[in-house]
Amino acid sequence: MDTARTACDPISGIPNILSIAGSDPSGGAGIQADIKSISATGGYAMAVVTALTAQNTRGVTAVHTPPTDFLRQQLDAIAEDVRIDAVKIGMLGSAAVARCVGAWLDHARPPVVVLDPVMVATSGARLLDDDAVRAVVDLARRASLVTPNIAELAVLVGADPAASWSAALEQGRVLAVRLGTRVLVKGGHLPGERCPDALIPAPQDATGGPDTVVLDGCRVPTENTHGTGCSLSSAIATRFAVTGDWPTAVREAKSWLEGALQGADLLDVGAGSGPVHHFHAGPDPRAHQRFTELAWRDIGELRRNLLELPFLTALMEGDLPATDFAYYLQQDALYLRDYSAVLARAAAMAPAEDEQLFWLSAATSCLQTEAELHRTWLSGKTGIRAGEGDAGPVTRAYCDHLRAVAGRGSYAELVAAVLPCFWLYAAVGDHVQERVQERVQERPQGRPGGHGPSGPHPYAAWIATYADPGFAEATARAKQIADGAHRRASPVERTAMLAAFRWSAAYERDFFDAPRARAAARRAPADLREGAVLA
Ligand SMILES: Nc1ncnc2c1ncn2[C@@H]1O[C@H](COP(=O)(O)OP(=O)(O)O)[C@@H](O)[C@H]1O
Ligand SMILES: Cc1ncc(COP(=O)(O)O)c(N)n1
Repeated sequence: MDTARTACDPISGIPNILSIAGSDPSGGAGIQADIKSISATGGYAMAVVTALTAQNTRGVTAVHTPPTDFLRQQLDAIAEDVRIDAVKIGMLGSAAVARCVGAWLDHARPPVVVLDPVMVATSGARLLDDDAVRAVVDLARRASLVTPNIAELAVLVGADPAASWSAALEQGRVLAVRLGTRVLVKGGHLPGERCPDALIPAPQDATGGPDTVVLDGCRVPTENTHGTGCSLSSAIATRFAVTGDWPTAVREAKSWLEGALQGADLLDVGAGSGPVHHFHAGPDPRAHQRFTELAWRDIGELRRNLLELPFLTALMEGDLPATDFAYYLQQDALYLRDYSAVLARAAAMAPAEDEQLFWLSAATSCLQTEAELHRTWLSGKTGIRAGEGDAGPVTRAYCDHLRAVAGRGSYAELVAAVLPCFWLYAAVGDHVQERVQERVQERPQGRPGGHGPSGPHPYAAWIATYADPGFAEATARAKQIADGAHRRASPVERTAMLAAFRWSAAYERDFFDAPRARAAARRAPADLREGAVLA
C-alpha cells in the first residue's frame, strides 16, 4: 500500500479516516481514542469495531469478539459508499480477525494503512491471542507504516525487548526488512528524560531514498498514558492524508500528542493510568477564518511602511537614481533564481496535481523573468548598468529564510512563506500604477525638472510590467492555495504559517528599501560597505 500522495477531497480538505480497532468503553484507547485523535488533528473519523472490551483505566476484564462475517459487513458498508483516504488498524484480537481485515484490504485497497500492532494494554492485559502473531505479521506486510511499542517490536522480530534506544532502532531496521515496509520505533517504554521515536524507511525506499528520521521529544511527567499508541497512530494516518509526507505527518502527530500528554492531568478519568487530553488545543477559532484575511490584517502596518518607502516614491516620480534601480533589478534577478527553486520544492510537496502544476509553472515563470531581466534591463542597452555582483544582505536573508522553510517546514508553511512575493509585489504594482495615473491627471503640463506626460518617464516601461494580468491571476491562485492549506492545517501549523508569512513580508519590504540602505552604507566608512556590486 502506499506512499503515493493521497488525494484529499479538494472541496472540504478534510480526509476521511477509518479506524479498524477494538472498543474501550472508558474512552481512552481503541476506537474511542482514534475518533478523538482523528477529529482533533483535522480528519473525518469513521470506525469499524473488531472487538468489544470490558475495560477501564485499571485493566481489561473481558473481551467479546463479534463474528468475522459481521466485521466484513461493516467494512464493506463503508467502502461501498465512502472514499477512504487512510486506514488505521488497532486491536485485532485473533488470527481470524486479522485475516478478515487482510482480505478486505486486498479487496478495497485503501491508499494508506497505518498498523498499530496492539498486543498488550498499558495496564498489562493481553489484547492479542498468542497464535495470532503470524496473522498480524501477514497483515503488517500490507501496511504503509507499522507502529509497534518496545514490547510489540520484540515479539514481531522474535527477540527480547530492547533495553536501549540503539537496540530498539536495530530491531526496527530488522522488522522493516522483514516486512518490507516503514516502521516507527517508539521510545515511550524506555527509561530516560527523552522520549524519541524513529521513522525507519521501507527497504525499497532506503536505496537512495530517505534515511531514518529520528524525532526527539521530551518525556512528559504523567502516569496518564492510556491510549498513547492508539492516539499517535490515528493522528499519523490523518496528518499523512493531509500532508502526503511521512516525516511531516509523524512530526505533527508527535507534537500534537505531546500537548495531549501535557494536558492529561487536567482530566479526571478513573484511578489507573488515565487517558490523554485529545482536545487540549481546544477548538481553534482560526479554523473558520481565511488565512489570507488573517495574514493581510496582521501585516497592515508593514504594508503601509512598504508603500511609503522612498524607493517607490522616487520610482513613481521618475527621479530614482539609476544606480539604485540597477541594484534593485540585479538583486531581483538573483532572488528569482532561489525563489524558483523554492517554488519547485512547493510543487514537490503539493498534495494535489493542480497545485503541483501551479507551483511548477510559477517556478518556470521566475526563471523566464530572470532571463528576461538579463536580456533587457540588465544588458546595458537601457543605460542601466549592473555588474554580476553578489546577493546583498537582504536578498541573502530573504532567500535563506525561504530555503529554511522549504527544508524543514510543512507544505502549508512553505505556501505561506512564498505568498508575500506574489501578493506584496502585486500590491506595490497596483499602488504604483494608480499613483502614476493620478499624477498624470494632476499635472498635465509636467513639472520643472521632472517628467510629465509630455516628457518621457524614465521608468514607464518598467511600471507597465506591473500591469501583467497573468501575474494578478497567479497571485489570486496562490492566495486560494494558502487558504486551503490553512483550512487543513493543525493549530501548530497555522501558527507556523503566520510566522513564515510575516518574515517573508518583512523581507519583501526590506527588499524595496535595500537600494537606499546600500547607498547610505556606501556613504558611510568603508568597513560598513557591502561588497562591491555594481559596475
Ligand atoms: N510520558 C511520555 N511523554 C512524552 N511522550 C510519550 C510519553 N509516553 C509515550 N510517549 C509517546 O507516545 C507515543 C506512543 O508510545 P508508546 O507508549 O511507546 O506506545 P504504546 O502506547 O503503543 O505502548 C510515542 O510517540 C511515544 O514517544
Ligand atoms: C480496545 C483497545 N485497543 C488498544 C489498547 C491499547 O492501548 P495503549 O495505547 O494504552 O497501549 C487498549 N487498551 N484497548
